[in-house]
Amino acid sequence: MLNFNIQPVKKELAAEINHKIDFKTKPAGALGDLEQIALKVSMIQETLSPELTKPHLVVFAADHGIAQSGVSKYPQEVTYQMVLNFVQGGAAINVFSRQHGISLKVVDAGVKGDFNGMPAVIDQKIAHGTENFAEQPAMTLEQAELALLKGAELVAQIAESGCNVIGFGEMGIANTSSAAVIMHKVMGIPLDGCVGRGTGLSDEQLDGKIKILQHAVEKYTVSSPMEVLRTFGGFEIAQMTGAMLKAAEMKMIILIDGFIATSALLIAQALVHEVRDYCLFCHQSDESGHRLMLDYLNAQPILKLNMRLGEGTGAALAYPIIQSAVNFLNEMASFESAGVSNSTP
Ligand SMILES: Cc1cc2ncn([C@H]3O[C@H](COP(=O)(O)O)[C@@H](O)[C@H]3O)c2cc1C
Ligand SMILES: O=C(O)c1cccnc1
Repeated sequence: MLNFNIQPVKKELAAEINHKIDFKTKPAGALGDLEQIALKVSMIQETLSPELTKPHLVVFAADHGIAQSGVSKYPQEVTYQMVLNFVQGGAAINVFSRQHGISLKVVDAGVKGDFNGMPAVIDQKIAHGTENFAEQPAMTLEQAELALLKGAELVAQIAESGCNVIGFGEMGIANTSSAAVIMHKVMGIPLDGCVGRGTGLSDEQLDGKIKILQHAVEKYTVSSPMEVLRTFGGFEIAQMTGAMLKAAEMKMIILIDGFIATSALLIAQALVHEVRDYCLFCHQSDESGHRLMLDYLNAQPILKLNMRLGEGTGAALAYPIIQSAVNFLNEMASFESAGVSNSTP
């Protein structure tokens, strides 16, 4: 099993950073959540003058055997087609990444079709999709471990290029089913509170999805995070988990997107608790279980735009807000330097 050496974020600098924030030329607390974001980024980077360099977003794509049980509104082929769309620049995540100067990388973590050496698709394929966990475990333990490793190695490589802020997105038809079951197993709450409409199931279809997943879950008695991941996960979820753990080990700022990315974090946190310290929660998804996941993680999302897309879109949209938080801390005048009197702090 891979070992990740993640240091807890040190709290020692917090008083000094808060002093810097409080002495900016504004009423105390007036920059609201931006102040919390600035504090967090500063603590992760252990500096009073944080910097965001070479932001990246990595989209991991993979197919899911459970799609064959009819749990998604869309056919499995859409995963492959969307990867082509990502490399052609036409998906929502392309638009938002371009807009905010974020480098986008697209990874084949286990899509059913082949991309035949297309240079824009990073080949980290574990297999041509997972098995259907309604019948057998989605993957072997070896495959799950290899997926963690591949996700981690890619992040190490990206960090070497000078990146210190990284978000993760995913594409994989039926992956809200994997994410919901992971949530159920890790958080220990009833499955029906974890399962949502995904790509837009009707009430009747949602009932069917819950029944299929309930039946599948009853087949197994797994509890360790790696067993949960390999039994119900997907190759993109597993690679995101490894990627998050590596990013935390390298003290990068991790941008957490929606329901599926957060399910990867649930596994990552169960493996190494300190990974949570490095995360900024970018958007609360409309997928019904996401609010409960965020509560479990004691997380405040930066945005709530009623999106339910994934791909890392929430992370890309929150990025300029995080930039603004860093910029106010670095560029605003302070009462101390501006000669303006300040009675509050
Ligand atoms: C065209 C299209 C683009 C997407 N981009 C992200 N997803 C999202 O929807 C899927 C999960 O929902 P479910 O579990 O219901 O299949 C994932 O691929 C997710 O990233 C998409 C889905 C579709 C159809
Ligand atoms: O929040 C997400 O990540 C999400 C929700 C629904 C469908 N796809 C992704």
